[in-house]
Amino acid sequence: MVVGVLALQGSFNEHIAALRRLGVKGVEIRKPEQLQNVSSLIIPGGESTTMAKLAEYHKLFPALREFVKMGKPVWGTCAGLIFLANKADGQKIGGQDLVGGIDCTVHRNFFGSQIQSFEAELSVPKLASKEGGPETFRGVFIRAPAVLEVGPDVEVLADYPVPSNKVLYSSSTVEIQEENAMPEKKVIVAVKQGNLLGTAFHPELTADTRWHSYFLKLTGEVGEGTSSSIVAVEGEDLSFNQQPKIDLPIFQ
Ligand SMILES: NC(=O)CC[C@H](N)C(=O)O
Repeated sequence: MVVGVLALQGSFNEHIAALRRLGVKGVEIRKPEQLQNVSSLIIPGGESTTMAKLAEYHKLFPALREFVKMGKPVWGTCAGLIFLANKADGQKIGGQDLVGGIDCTVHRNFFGSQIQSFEAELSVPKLASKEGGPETFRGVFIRAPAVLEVGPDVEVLADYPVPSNKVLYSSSTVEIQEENAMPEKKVIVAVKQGNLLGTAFHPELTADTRWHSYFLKLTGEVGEGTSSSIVAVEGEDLSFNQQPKIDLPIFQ
């Protein structure tokens, strides 16, 4: 199994390293024809407008849309989630192209600007039931988007409580001082529709490889390989369970 990682900009090296920790080869994708050699694709986090401009320059959009249409597994993290959404709010002037595929609306910078980046323990019961391990996952949110609306075919895999006095305006969340603030409201931060997966946070920046392992299993679902076809990277340990459990963001 060879997993493509869109390598125009952003955290593609970190995804390739996470795959390597699972004994899977990740290859950098920069040209449309390279997509023919991979069975699944990760679109990393970074900056979605810049990434879209580069994708446009390299004429990647038609091939990416075709890849999605063929039902091949694609996982978008952060900016990658924005790419996979059918609709994105809070775009820069002039907008940006999206690949689409997940029937949802995202807000590009829902949680605010770079300095409002944060980490939080997310409740991930569905991930834990498939992959084992703790019921929570450490979410690294870097100028992160959130999913505002989902269609009926979208499965919500994680959400995150935000105080409801954070009201969404056109480009970011803006705090309003109100005496009687309403209770917390949950925003969606991980979704799945068929073989498309989207996370608003960055699992590749943690040592917990369960989202990567979960994604790799989607390839099995489309019958293009099973876990036994995982290509071992020489000298690497194949077992997730034997990986050291460090819950701090780490790049190995
Ligand atoms: N860490 C990220 O990928 C941030 C994404 C960013 N909000 C964007 O619009 O692209």
